[in-house]
Amino acid sequence: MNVHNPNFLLMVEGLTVSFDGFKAVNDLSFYVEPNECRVIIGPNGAGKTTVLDLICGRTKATSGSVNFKGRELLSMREDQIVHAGVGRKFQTPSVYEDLTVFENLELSYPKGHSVFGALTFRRDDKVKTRIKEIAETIFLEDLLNDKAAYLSHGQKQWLEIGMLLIQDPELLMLDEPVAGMSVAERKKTAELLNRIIQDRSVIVIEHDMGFVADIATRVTVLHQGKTLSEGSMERVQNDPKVIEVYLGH
Ligand SMILES: Nc1ncnc2c1ncn2[C@@H]1O[C@H](COP(=O)(O)OP(=O)(O)OP(=O)(O)O)[C@@H](O)[C@H]1O
Repeated sequence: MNVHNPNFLLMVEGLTVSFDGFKAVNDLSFYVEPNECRVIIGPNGAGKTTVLDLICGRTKATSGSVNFKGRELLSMREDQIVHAGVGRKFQTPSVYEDLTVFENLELSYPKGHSVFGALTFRRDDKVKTRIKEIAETIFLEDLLNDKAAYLSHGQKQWLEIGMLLIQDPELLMLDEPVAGMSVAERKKTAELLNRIIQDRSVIVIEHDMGFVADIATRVTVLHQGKTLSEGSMERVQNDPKVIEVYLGH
């Protein structure tokens, strides 16, 4: 039986996955507070993406526990985990290129139970208002009627974040959201993340240390599937173990 500790939105404990005997994630524990932006950094192959795959149910864990608001995610299917309030964005944007920004957001609006007659109008109005709010948050309010195909790479990334935000997840997980973005787009993405953690927690995998400094509440450094160091950006940057792994001495 999982108990919800209100100090933490997410409690990862003893998380392990073994691929043919190789432990890509090895007895990993970490705790994410509400309204926290946790950044996971680490060398290639450290297990960062696999951690997100385990939390969202894409990869099945060998052992451990992932407790989200008192619910054990490891025994749930991917769609149940989304429904429980966990959104996940993968590295490459997957928006519908032939649809407009508005239509992409509309498609992602959570489908409720069937709605009839006059209620349909009220619901449509509510959906439109919500889409406009989200479009403002992701800097695309002036492009609602443009096809996604015409957006820049960065704008597509924002649109995909918007498609997750419209489902109002309490935990949002992003895999390298600023890869391929311009400096100006990176700054705006940091602004976006700092704004959205007012209402939720975010876990981000990132390599760009300037961006990490702009967004992180706390940083977890992963190495060989385990936590090498954890804490503020300043703390992990000055941790001799981290310096050793990154400089390879
Ligand atoms: N399905 C799988 N089967 C076998 N091995 C896997 C599988 N998924 C990941 N691995 C291995 O697990 C290790 C961790 O991979 P992962 O992609 O999580 O690392 P990462 O820290 O995200 O790396 P990068 O920064 O390069 O994206 C790697 O050695 C990878 O080859």
